[in-house]
Amino acid sequence: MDPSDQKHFAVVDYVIFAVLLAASMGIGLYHALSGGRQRTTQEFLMADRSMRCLPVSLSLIASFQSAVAIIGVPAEIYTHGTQYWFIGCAYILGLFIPAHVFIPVFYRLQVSSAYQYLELRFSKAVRICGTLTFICQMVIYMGICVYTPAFALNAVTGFELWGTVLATGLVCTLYTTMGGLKAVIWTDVFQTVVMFAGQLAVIVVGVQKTGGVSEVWRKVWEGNRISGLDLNPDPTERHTFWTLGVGGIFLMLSLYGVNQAQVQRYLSSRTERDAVRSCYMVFPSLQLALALSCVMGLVMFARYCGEDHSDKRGNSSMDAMVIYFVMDMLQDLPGLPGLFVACLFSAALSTISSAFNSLATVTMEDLIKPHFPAMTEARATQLSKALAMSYGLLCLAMAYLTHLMGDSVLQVALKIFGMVGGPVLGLFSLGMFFPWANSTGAVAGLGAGLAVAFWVGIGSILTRSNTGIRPPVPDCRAMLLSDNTTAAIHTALSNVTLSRPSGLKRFYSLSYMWYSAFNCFTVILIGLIISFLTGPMKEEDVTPGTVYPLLGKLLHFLPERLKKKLCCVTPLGQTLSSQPPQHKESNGSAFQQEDGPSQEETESFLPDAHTPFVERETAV
Ligand SMILES: CC(C)(CO)[C@@H](O)C(=O)NCCC(=O)O
Ligand code: NA
Repeated sequence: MDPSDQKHFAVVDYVIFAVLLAASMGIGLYHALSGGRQRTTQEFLMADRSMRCLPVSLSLIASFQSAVAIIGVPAEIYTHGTQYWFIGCAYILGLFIPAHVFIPVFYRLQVSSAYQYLELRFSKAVRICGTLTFICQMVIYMGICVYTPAFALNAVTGFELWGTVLATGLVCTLYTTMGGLKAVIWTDVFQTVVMFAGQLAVIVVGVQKTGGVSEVWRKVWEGNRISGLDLNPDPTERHTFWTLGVGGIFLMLSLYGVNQAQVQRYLSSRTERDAVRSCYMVFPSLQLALALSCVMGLVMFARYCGEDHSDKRGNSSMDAMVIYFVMDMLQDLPGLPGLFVACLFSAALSTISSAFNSLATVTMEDLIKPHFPAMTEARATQLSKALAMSYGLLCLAMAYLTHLMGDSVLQVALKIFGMVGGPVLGLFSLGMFFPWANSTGAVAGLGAGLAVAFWVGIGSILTRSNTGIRPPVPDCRAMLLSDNTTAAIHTALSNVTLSRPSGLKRFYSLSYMWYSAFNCFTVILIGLIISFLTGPMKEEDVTPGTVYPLLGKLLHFLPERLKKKLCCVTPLGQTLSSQPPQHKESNGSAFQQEDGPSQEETESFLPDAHTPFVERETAV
């Protein structure tokens, strides 16, 4: 970008940005000094299990809504049209299923880490594999989250890139380490509001400057940016209703169903009902977040189509272009550029803080505590704080790795969710819905799932760079370029459509929106095959409460006797009343382990009258 075209901030903009950082630190400090003063892991990692549903729901949105979405979604809409908006359809089942399947299972087992479930259902080995996979996923993702806003701002405003990365990482590490999960959740609330305010400001000013709503609509309509429902069943088509609306459900399940960052929030709720309600409340806010970022992309298109800005856009990425647009709109309105910067960093901070805290939790609960059963609570809390801090520093290192990659940040983030989160979703699904799955099957399934995921994921990167296919240039931009360039682009594009990939290449060109679903099913399939080969689990060997009676629930309306015959549901109350609930698999009793739930917590495993959940399916 031409340096003379760089946008500048006024003092008030810096002040607003500083206020955001100071307020976040303040909330951290407040929670460090109030309540139980973060002296127990129960408070530091689980917020004393006392949260109400409003803060939890805002925090749930904030976890996976980072600057990546704020910048990436408008860039996507600007370049490819509104097709991406159909991902909103996936939010329905993507939140309903976590609310009614995953939350009840995790909440009733009273676990602290989602991976504790894996030990109750399978074995220690499966738990450790799950934890390590999660750590990899979040560490890579965190790097992208810190890097994205810093990079985009640097490209347009000359904000010092590494200074910004360092400031974000350090502020976030500090308040997360001081105030624990309570501080993370309450800063999320504040930051989510700032995030919405910033996006709204850009849209309102942008629409005004472009000549009103009808003018924006006319331009995006004529520029062909309003996409109809694309029902093309081809799984290699990047964005269609099927990839977004159906593939997206699995993406949502991996994030909102089994990701520790979210499970931890459900578990920090006062009651199970609060947890379910907060999951429901995510739906309207997530739709709002999606709508705001899509509309922002449309306004941006209306603004630039028909005007020659190609010299300014130069070779810089579409992501930086979004920031350019924002600064172009807001720079003569004092304070608003600062508000948008605060919006970007709010989005980033709220995601990174969730990542730090959840990473500290799993490292503590799943990797350290089981080996040091005698550790005092004070020592464990100290260690958790040290862990939150070390992940903060690791995150800075990961930001540097992201710096070395390229590609659209949105696509990179969603690919990682699919490649690493998809197999984890498969692992949990295998445990919850398939009583026959055993521990060997689970480990083999996860391994196979990850292997296939990386095979396809890396294959797609390598084949893309070989053929040199680039994302299509927006129509209006092509019109502005000189005739021979336009001709060159047309030839390039028609070559792309003419040569359909075949064989392995076709396999590699699977839409990234299918990654979660595809990898999840690989894990389940391989997991079941290996389980049946090595001797499936028997109903009475499965820890009560770890299997969700899916078929029984789906056929809920049938009379009890018929249901029992058809889908083999044994009401568990009868089988259990005669025996204590015990994990009877040969590798030891889950309830007698050092880090297992305490005696009173164990009560929750016992079936009670209003827990239909304890019915299970028996092997057919
Ligand atoms: C994960 C979804 C699809 C839904 O929450 C959306 O927030 C998104 O596209 N996130 C991208 C990743 C990020 O913003 O960091
Ligand atoms: Na966020």
